[in-house]
Parts: sequence; structure tokens; C-alpha cells
Amino acid sequence: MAAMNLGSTGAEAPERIVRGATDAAAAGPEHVSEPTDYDAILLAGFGGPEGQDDVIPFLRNVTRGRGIPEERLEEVAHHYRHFGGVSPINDQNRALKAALELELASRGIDLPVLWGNRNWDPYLRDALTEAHERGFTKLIAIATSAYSSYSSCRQYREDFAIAVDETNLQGEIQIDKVRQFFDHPGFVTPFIDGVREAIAEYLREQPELSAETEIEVLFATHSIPTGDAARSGPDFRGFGDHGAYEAQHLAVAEVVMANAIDQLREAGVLGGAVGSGVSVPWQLVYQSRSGPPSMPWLEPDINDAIAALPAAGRKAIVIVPLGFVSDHMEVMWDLDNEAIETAGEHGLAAVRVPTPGTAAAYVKGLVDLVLERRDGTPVEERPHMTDLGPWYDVCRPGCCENARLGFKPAFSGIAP
Ligand SMILES: CC1=C(CCC(=O)O)c2cc3nc(cc4[nH]c(cc5[nH]c(cc1n2)c(C)c5CCC(=O)O)c(CCC(=O)O)c4C)C(CCC(=O)O)=C3C
Ligand SMILES: [Fe+2]
Repeated sequence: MAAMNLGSTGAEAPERIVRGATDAAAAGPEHVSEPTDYDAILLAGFGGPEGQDDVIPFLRNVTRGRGIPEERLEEVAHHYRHFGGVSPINDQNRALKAALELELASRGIDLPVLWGNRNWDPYLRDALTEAHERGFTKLIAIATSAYSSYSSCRQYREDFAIAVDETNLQGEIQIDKVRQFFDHPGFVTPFIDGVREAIAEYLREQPELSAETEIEVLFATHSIPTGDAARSGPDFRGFGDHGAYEAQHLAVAEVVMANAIDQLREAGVLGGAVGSGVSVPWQLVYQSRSGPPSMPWLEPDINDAIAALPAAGRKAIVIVPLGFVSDHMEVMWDLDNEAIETAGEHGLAAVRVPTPGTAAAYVKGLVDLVLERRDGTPVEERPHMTDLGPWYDVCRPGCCENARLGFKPAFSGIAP
């Protein structure tokens, strides 16, 4: 097993873990980029509507050229309409920006945070205009997305390139991007805390429940087309049919379970020796599928998975939104509304654990990710909790490219 480096978060190194390839060290010279004296941080969000009039234009921005059926768009519009046409995602990014600014100030780091979204106001181009006006030429981006895939990495990088074109800043602005942080302790720790608390709470309230046979932890992430999954991450790593996207989620889920259970054993909530193996059932499930029915997307859907649980003797579930950084619409609707309702229909108790949001560990971790790039921290010193990491600073040509949409230039990668 490769050494786990948890950095300075104080988290204990888990004993087991590890799934997938172990050739991180063989990744090549671009694995760690040169130290760079950045001028500012670019917080790159997804964006969301902030009123009924925004809903349709927002959905058109997200789905342009994607072949999403009209019925699916109407259904998703209804999710937003139900909440007054307002997604909480922009307020969540405002809160994250403020938390990052506080963390930076408290550590004496002079790096302004600019915020721009891919799909709604303020747009990435607005943030770049601001950067230009303030004389910033070297930006380090944090995208609010932890894993490797077209939608969660490459699309942000392509949209950086588009925003640079739109603002006519070609050759005048550098945009680097922190590595995919799926296994960074700052991102993983809040999920460990959430799973531990959820299981402890079940056992406190229903001491007769068997954690080993009657509780199941469902790690939920966004479904993507299987073709996108296959091409996620660098192709030389041999991740199999569902690429780095699925491998990363499975590896993180395993680490979350191992740590949460060890902590429950330490606290005497669960029996068995610390480090003696996971004893609460879990699985990775997918949500929020769109696209035409003829196109295969990752499965099982969370609702189908839930429906199958009573037959396996389960009575309670813990839903972990492992694929998301904040409690935005995909969490509020697809999990808190739909999945919880499905659980009720099948007689299962259900709780949903929080996303990282503005948790202290997460905010600190994001700042650490910026500093490791500024300082060119050697790969051996970079925090990571699975054997897949620490991930690359710089994407290779073709990484996470989208065959459906064809080649588009991207920033923050090695030029083809
Ligand atoms: C992997 C992934 C993430 C996680 C990574 C990340 O966070 O970036 C993510 C996040 C999000 N997805 C979001 C919203 C939407 N995603 C859509 C459509 C799609 N998502 C996809 C994938 C992902 N999506 C894909 C493959 C499509 C099909 C279209 C295409 O091929 O690109 C559509 C169109 C309607 C529909 O089809 O559902 C909407 C409205 C919101 C905002 C929520 C809010 O407003 O609070 C967020 C954070
Ligand atoms: Fe999405």
C-alpha cells in the first residue's frame, strides 16, 4: 500500500483504503507544476438562477447543444420553480468566497478571491474583466467540483478558454487550476464526520438496529453518460470501463467508510477492533440522469437502489452526497425530496449527510491546495487519502475530452 499523506489536518491515517491503480509516482514531470506567484484566486462555480425569469435562460445556457430532451428540461425547470426560481448555489458560492477570504486573512495570505460562474451571472468573463482591471495576470482557479470527468473538470477548463476569448485576454492572462481534490482531507473529512454522526444517531435512537445488516450507506453522485465516464481522467492509468470518475468515487467512499467506522469503534458505538474491516454495508449510486433514454448513463439510479433494499433486510439508509461540494438544487431536489420520498415509500428510515459547504476543514483544504501550487510543494508532501492521489496539477492533452461534443480548446492543461 502506498503511504497516505494527510498533511496538517490532524486526521489519522486510515489503515486500509486503496482501490485502483498505484502508479501516481509514474505520472511524469507535469505531475507537479512550477512554483508560481499568483495574483488572485478564481473561484469558478456552476451558477444557478436567482428568480423565475432566470430559469429558462439558465437551462438554455447549461444544455446548449447537448441533446437534452425537452421533457427533461421542463421537469428540471419545475424543480427550480418549486423554490421560487432560485437555486441556492450562488449564495453558497458567496458564502464560500467569504469563508476563503477569512481563512486567507487569518493566515496572512494576500490573495484576492474573484468569483465567476460557467452558466450564470456573475460569469467567468466578468471575473476575468475584473482581474484585468485590477492588473492581475496570474490566476489560480478553484472549480467547485472535486472529481475527473468532462462535466466536473474539462468543461470548466474549456469555459476558461471561452471566457479568455470573450474578454480578448489571449496571451495576457494565465489561468492555472488546482488539482482535482476528491481525496484531499479537506473535502473528505466533512463526509467522514457526516457518516459517523448519522450512524451514531440511528443507533442512539434505535438501539435494536443492526448496523451490519439493517443500515446501508448510499454514496450518491451525478450520473454521466458512460462514454464520458470511460474517457474521464488520463487514459494511461487503465481505470476500466467507467474511467477515473467512478474509480475516484469508489476509492473515496471506501476511505469515508473505513474512517467513520474506526471512529465509531473508538467511541464504543460499534463493536469490533479499530481497523478490523468495514462492517456497515455501502454502495455507490447515481442520480440526476438526463439525456435521451437511448444513451447509456452510469447506474444504478439511487431510487432503484433504494427500492431493492428492503428485500436485503435493510431498515435505514444514510445518503451521502459524495459527488457535490454544496447543498445545491441537485441535492435539495434529487436527494432531499425524491430519494427521501422513495425511501419512505419502501418503509426505510432515511437521512442525508451534509456536503462540505463552508466546513472549516474544506475551506482550509482549498487554501492549502492553492498554496501547494504557489509553492510547488513536492508530490510526497501533498495531502491525499486514497492511492489514486495526489492528482495531477496539469491535465494532459485529451484528458476528459468529450466525444459527443468534439474537441474544444481548454486552459489549465498541457497544450496538445
Ligand atoms: C458531473 C456533474 C456535476 C458535478 C460536478 C459539478 O458540480 O460541476 C454536475 C453539477 C451540477 N449540475 C447542475 C445543474 C444541471 N446539470 C444539468 C445537466 C447535466 N449535468 C451533468 C453532470 C454534472 N452536473 C451532465 C452530464 C448533464 C447533461 C448535460 C451535459 O451533457 O452537459 C442540467 C440540465 C438539465 C438536466 O439535464 O438535468 C442542470 C440544470 C448544477 C446546479 C445546481 C443548482 O442550480 O443548484 C450543478 C452543481
Ligand atoms: Fe449537472
